[in-house]
Amino acid sequence: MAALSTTDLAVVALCLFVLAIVWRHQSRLRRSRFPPGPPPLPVLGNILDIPREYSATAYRSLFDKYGDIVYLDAVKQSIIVLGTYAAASELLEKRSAKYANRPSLIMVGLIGGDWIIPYSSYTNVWRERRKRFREFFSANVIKAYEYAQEAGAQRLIQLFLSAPKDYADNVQFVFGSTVFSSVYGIDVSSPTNEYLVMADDVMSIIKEVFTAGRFLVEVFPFLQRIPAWLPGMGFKRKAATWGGMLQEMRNKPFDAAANSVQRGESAPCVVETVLDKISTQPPQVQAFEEALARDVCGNAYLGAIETVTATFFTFLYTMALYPDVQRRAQAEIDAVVGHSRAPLLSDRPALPYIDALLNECLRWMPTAQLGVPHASVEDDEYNGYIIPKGSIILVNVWAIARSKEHYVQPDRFMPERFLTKDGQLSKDILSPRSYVFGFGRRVCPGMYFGDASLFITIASLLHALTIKPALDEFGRPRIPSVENVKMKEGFLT
Ligand code: HEM
Repeated sequence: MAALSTTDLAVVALCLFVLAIVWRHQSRLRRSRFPPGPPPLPVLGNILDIPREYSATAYRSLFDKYGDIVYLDAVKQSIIVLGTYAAASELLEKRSAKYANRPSLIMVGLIGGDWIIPYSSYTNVWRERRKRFREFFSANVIKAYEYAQEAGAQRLIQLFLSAPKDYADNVQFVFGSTVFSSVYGIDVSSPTNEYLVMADDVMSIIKEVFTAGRFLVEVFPFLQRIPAWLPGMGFKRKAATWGGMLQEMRNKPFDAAANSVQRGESAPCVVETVLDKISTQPPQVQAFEEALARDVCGNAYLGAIETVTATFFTFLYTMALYPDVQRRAQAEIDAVVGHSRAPLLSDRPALPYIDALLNECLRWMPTAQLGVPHASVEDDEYNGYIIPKGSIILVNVWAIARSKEHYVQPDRFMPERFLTKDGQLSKDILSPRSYVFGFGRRVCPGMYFGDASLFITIASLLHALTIKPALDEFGRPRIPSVENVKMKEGFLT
């Protein structure tokens, strides 16, 4: 082969130089069509502009400056924050297929956590799991678990009376035990129950895995190929232990429930329904369906516990803060339910003010204030802006909930905003249910279950008790002011 002459080399070098200039120019041109946002710093991009705390409120100042769709460059990772319902529903709802992915994390793979639906990528197996989840928790199917939700509400009243100081722990315990009864038919009678402890441990693992900057391997993926026994590879050893804990949580309660079903001792629950349904199918289909059912059941507690508990804390807080709202809600329950029995979920159509109250709790302090991040699967264009493939999409749910475009005096807690003049639920006001549960193909599949649990617990508590603020040593009400109530890591503190 003939050697390249100096002229040839010069021509190649010139071509490469021209290509580099064209490429740079084109990427600048493309960048100029990304949505507006704060100017990036060299190397760091917009890392310093990404709020660390109380992000939803902090992002609002970016919207004031740059408009309702903001672009941030998190060093090779585009982040798009949507600040209006119109933008969120156009992209995540109407163009759902383009935005149904999630940002991927290496640690999720290392702990074998792909079956955790909220964090799994947009794959065929995710579709199968999600399909089953929606089937097991559809508005119709969950009627079979109303008994567990009603019993849970009564249990919470007893616990509030017997241990008022432990109210926060007991709220979490009761909602958790309702999930376990409905899903596995298991009566979890104490917060130290092994299944509850197991599920809470897994919840902590998930939070740690999703803490930004917690694991270096997310920034330097080659670390996953280094042997676990070498120094600095603690994350690999941790991942192995955590993986075992995740599997235990997925399988142990399911096995216990399946045994009860076999003995004919199970209460109505998801596991009973599934095993009954698949019992007539061929063995290989049974094995496939059972594996999916294990995944779905394992997801229920993880999806439910913090969202439902945090919404309920908003309810407790606002009742102590707004006694007039509480009195009006109690009057409605007294008129419909009376004093000879406890409220039931079947009373719901006759209790529009309680529905409006739950709506207002969901709106006034949404639990997932920036939603759960979506990721785009291809390039898209919105209002003339390019949204590059692989972008992380956040929705500022809090900004939507507090927007003057949708609500009169949005900062005020006013359940009646959701009612017509004759006291029925209005269809003309944007329901928080159309954004606090997320969007499109990723919308929360547990929303009917969570909603029913919250409704019956709120109605039952108001029927039996009156919520008042605690008193300080001088007998004055001790309650944090509205300005001091903030959401930390997404939940009310
Ligand atoms: C007040 C109650 C609840 C709220 C506010 C809530 C909110 C959310 C939100 C914002 C998402 C992300 C949606 C998106 O990415 O667009 C989500 C996803 C999810 N939720 Fe809920 N949720 C609640 C209750 C529940 C309950 C009770 C369960 C289980 C029984 C549950 C299970 C899930 C699951 C499995 C996902 C993942 C969906 C996916 O990624 O495909 N949630 N939820």
